[in-house]
Amino acid sequence: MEQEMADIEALNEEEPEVPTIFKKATRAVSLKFEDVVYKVKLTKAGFCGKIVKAEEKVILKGITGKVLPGEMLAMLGPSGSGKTTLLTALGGKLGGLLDGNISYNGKKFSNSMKRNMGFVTQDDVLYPHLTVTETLVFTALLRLEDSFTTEEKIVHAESVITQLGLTKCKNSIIGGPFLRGVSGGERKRVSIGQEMLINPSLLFLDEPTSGLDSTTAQRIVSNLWELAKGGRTIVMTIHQPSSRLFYMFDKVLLLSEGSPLYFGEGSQVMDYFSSNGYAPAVPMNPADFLLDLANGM
Ligand SMILES: Nc1ncnc2c1ncn2[C@@H]1O[C@H](COP(=O)(O)OP(=O)(O)OP(=O)(O)O)[C@@H](O)[C@H]1O
Repeated sequence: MEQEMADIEALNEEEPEVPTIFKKATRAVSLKFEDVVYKVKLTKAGFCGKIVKAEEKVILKGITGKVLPGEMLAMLGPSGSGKTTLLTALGGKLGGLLDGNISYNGKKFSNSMKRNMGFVTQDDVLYPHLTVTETLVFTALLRLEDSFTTEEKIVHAESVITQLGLTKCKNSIIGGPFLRGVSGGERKRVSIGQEMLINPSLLFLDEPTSGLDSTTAQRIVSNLWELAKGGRTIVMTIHQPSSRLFYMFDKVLLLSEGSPLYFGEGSQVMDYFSSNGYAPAVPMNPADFLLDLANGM
């Protein structure tokens, strides 16, 4: 018995310490956006491809909001309402006819802010033949600064695997359409992990739960909630979160055809609409109710 206890103690002592990467955000970011307007020029080609008409389409029609460190913002709205366009604009990735003010700790977008940001796109771009560990170690070797040794970079990658609950599949290949690999939820967590390696204080995610069952979606949003509570600012688009997911969001932005219908505390949204005469006739998931409203139903 004594020997057993000594072995357990020895094991605990050998447990490697989780690197600082997941402990706290190092450079907290307050994101503020005011009256964001985005337009595109649509051209119509006539005979022989000659442009006969160019018209302007307004995609974002004056959107304002603020997200603080420790908060998670969900952008909701029907398909085509402008969620991805706004996310891309906030992530500093949208050029062209963009108006309004977007600031990060009161400053404009800069390269140093870019290095403090992560962006997880809807379509994960991963190598199908690499395993989860190989993918994250490869990314760590490429993206972490040279001030880290190779061993430290590998420890970071392993820590991301543990923190995102990928230990069980760490030796499985990613896979693709013709190659069976990890599940959709695991794949999404690998994509999030790739961004987490640089420990960004501001993280954008486009539809991180799309195509996943509600338990897997819950797990991913819980991971993101934990990251937010470490002082990070998290902004995501999401289609139809379940009720329990919905209440994890500190702030909600509801869009309809590029216009904001609501921006504020997630916990206040139902009261806001019911005080304006819009309340569901039967108890329902707030996200479904908001989507019905944004669809004009
Ligand atoms: N560069 C562009 N040229 C023309 N139309 C555009 C352009 N960018 C976006 N749009 C249009 O703007 C609208 C909003 O697109 P966006 O992708 O932001 O919507 P979304 O809310 O993210 O939709 P989904 O939920 O289906 O992903 C759509 O009607 C889209 O076709």
